[in-house]
Amino acid sequence: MSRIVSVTVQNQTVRIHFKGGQVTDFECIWLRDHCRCSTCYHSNTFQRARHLLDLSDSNIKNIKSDTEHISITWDDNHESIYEADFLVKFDYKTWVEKRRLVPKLWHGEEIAEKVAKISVDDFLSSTEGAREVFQSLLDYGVALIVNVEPTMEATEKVCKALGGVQHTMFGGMWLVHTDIKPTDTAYTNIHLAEHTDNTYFTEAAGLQIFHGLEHTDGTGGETILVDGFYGAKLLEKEFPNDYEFLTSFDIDAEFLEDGHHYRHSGPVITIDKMKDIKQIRFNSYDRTPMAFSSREECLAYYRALKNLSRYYEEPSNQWQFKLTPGVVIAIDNFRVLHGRTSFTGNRILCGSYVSRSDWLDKARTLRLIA
Ligand SMILES: C[N+](C)(C)CCCC[C@H](N)C(=O)O
Ligand SMILES: O=C(O)CCC(=O)C(=O)O
Repeated sequence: MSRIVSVTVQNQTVRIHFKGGQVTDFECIWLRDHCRCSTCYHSNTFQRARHLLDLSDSNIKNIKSDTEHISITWDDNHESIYEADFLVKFDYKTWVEKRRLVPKLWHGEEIAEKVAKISVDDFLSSTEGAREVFQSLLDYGVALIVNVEPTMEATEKVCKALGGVQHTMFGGMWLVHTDIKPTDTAYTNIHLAEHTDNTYFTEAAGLQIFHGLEHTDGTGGETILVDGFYGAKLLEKEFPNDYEFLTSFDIDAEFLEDGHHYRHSGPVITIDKMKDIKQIRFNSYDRTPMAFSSREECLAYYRALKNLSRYYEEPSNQWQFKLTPGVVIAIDNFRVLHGRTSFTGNRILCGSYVSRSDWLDKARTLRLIA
C-alpha cells in the first residue's frame, strides 16, 4: 500500500511526495485524462469514456489529499479522485524499467542446462509450470515441453497454451516433411543455416514451435540454435559500424510461390529508444535482390551481413541437438535463430507459429512482464 506524505501545486503541476522518498509530478491534463469516475472511464472494459479532443485544458479549483487519495475539483466543477496505489506507478524511471525485457544472453551448449524442461501436464495444468516455460522464453528465447504424445493433436494443445496457433500461408498446425511440395527449402533435406522465419512478413511469427515426430531410415537432421541477441552484441562491440548499418538500413526479403509474393523491408537488428535489441530479422536465403545508392552502401550490406552471420555460424556459439518424439521446443523467432543439419531418411516435424502478441499476453497474465 503506497502512502502520500504531501501534495503541492505549482503552475498547474501537482507534485506528490510519497512515503519512501519518491517524488512525482503530474500535469493537470494527465490527471484529468486519468479520471476514473463513471463519466470519464468504462471500468468494465478498462477504456476511457471521453475522446482526447473532449479533454479540456482543466485547471484545479480545489485539491485535498490524505495518505491514500487525492481529490480534485476542476474549474468546470468536475470532481476526480485518485488512489495513491495508482499514481505511485508513474515515476518515469520505474515505469520504463518495469517495461524493459531483460534477456539473459547465452552462447553454445551451456544453454542446454538452463532452458526450462517442463512436462506437458505441469505446463498445461499448473500455473508454476506455465510460469517456468514463459520465464525461460523471456530469459533465453527457448523452452522445452516434454512428455508430449508424438501427435499433431497433442502438439496443438501445447501451441494453444503457448498463445494460440498463428495461421499463415503455410497453414495453422503444419508438418515439415520432404514429401510436401517444396515451396521452401524447409521441405527438403538440405542443411539450413541459422535464420529467423518470416523475414518477408510485416511481422514475423513470435514463436516457432517444433515437435520431432519421427526420423527413420536415416541420419542427421539435427536442430541448431543460436542466440541472435548475443551475436548482435558481439557485432556491436567488434564491428560497431556494421552494427549501426544493420540497425538502420532496411533490407528486403521475400517469399514466392504460385499465388503468393510476400515482401517486407526492415532492419536486420531492431533496437528501441533505450538501445535495447527488440528483434533479429535474418535469413540469408530469402533476401530480395536490391539496388544500392552507392558502392559504399552495397559493400556495407555484404560486409555487415557476413560479419553478423559469422557469429551465428560459429559452432561454439551454437546449441546443436536432435529433436526427439515427445519433446516440443518453443523458440522466440524475434531473437533465437534456428537451422538444421542435412539429413537422410524419413524425417517428420510438426508444429506451428504463435504470434508475439499472443505469447507475451500469456506471459503478462502470468505476471512475468508488465
Ligand atoms: C515449415 N514452416 C512453416 C515452419 C516454415 C516454412 C518455411 C519458412 C521459411 N524458410 C522462412 O525462413 O521464413
Ligand atoms: O527442419 C528443421 O529442423 C527446421 C526447418 C526450418 O528451418 C523451418 O521450418 O523454418
